Amino acid sequence: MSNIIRTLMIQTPSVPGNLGRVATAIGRVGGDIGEVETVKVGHNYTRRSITVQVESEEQLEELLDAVRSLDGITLHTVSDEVLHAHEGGKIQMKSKMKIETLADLRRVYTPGVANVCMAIKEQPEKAKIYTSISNTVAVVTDGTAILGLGNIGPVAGMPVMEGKAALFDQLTNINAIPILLDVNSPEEIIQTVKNISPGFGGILLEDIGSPHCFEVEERLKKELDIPVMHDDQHGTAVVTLAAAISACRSAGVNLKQARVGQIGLGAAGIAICRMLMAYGVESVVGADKSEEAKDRLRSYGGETVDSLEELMEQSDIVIATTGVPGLIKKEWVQKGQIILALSNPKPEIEQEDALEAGAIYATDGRSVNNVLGFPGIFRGVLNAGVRDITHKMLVAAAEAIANSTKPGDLVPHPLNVNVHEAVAEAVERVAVQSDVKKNVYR
Ligand SMILES: NC(=O)C1=CN([C@@H]2O[C@H](COP(=O)(O)OP(=O)(O)OC[C@H]3O[C@@H](n4cnc5c(N)ncnc54)[C@H](O)[C@@H]3O)[C@@H](O)[C@H]2O)C=CC1
Ligand SMILES: CC(=O)C(=O)O
Ligand SMILES: [Mg+2]
Repeated sequence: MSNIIRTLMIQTPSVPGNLGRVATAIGRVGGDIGEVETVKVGHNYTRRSITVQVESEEQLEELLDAVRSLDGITLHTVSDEVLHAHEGGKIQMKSKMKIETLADLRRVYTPGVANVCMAIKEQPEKAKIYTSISNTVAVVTDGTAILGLGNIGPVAGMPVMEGKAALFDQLTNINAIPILLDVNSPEEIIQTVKNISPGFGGILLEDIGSPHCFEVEERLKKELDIPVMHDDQHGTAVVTLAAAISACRSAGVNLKQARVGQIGLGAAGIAICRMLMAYGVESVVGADKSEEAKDRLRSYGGETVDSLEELMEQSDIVIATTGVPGLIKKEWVQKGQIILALSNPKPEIEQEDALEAGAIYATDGRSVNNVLGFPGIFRGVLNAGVRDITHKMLVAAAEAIANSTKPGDLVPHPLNVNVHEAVAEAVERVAVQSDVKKNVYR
């Protein structure tokens, strides 16, 4: 499986209809058109850069041949903008201070810094004031469940971690530092994270596979005095609950009385079921190819079924987080169903296919994505200075997202900073009212 994005520089005669011919040629071979930018409008010809997405190298070749074969149209270049944008990585550590004179040097570094160290030694709470710790989150992975790509190792997962760090910075002004772990056993992960925790105000666990992710998160939440959250579990559950609330509002369905079917009971799936059940959804049914995963859902009070078709037949809302593209067949979709196929980079069913098959709402993991949750959730708990992220805070985050969603949409735009502010405020409000302890500096 692959997901290839390329940018084509295409020249067409400046006569109406030619862009349409290009779009038709791309569409015929199953290419998905993204951005279209007009680079130059000449008297005789127009040049545009068109971003396309395909699933394989073969499909890309077919697409390029289709464009090249169009009369009067020239394909100038084909570039991989995504790879290019990643050259040198996506994040960097920058000094907030200019260090230009010897006086600056002595203030920032030695000997001046020694007094600051001693002030913190005397009163550890002062680390909040005199260091960046309380605004810094570790994004920790062992590389075992990178998106739906599987166990590809922590280094191959680094672009995802850098992406999360870049989003933390841009959306909520939090410093996030990727931490790649070359260990997989829960005990080793727990000990390593505990050992590095003094430098962080929070820990975001990312793309750590199931079932070991459950023990890792549970233990770290208990044993650390800073907030810890496994994003694939709770970040995803928050945004999924928000999408379910919005879909039900628009469809006039009572979410609590709806039957929800969850396909894939790994990190994301189990957390989504737990979140929905705790929210009051009475009927949650799950399916997974692993018996252990189904046992886990039953242990939380959910029902399970063995066949995906059966689950699809029974459910008003279907959510899928298996990492398996195309797993849901069009013929399984029921009229009026709400379908959230959340696997990345490719969903279990494409939105258009689900809608064509009769779903009233359908979306994928690009839209219903934990990016709408994790930045604001951490901003909220860091602002409140609490040591835990509770279920109540997560529900408040989901409601803030649902309340920021335009009628008819399932979720808001992920880059709307007002949404992240609303999530942060909601989480902070619950955090300061709760009896969760303030975090303690050692
Ligand atoms: N949209 C979003 O914000 C998010 C999407 N995801 C996506 O969800 C997917 C799963 O992620 P995790 O839960 O972290 O992984 P995971 O590895 O913990 O869970 C995957 C589960 O799916 C099950 N599964 C795999 N193939 C199956 C099949 N054919 N039928 C039934 N069950 C099957 C596995 O047994 C496992 O329990 C990934 O593609 C990931 O990209 C995860 C987190 C956030
Ligand atoms: C979005 C995300 O965290 C995932 O697909 O794993
Ligand atoms: Mg993830």
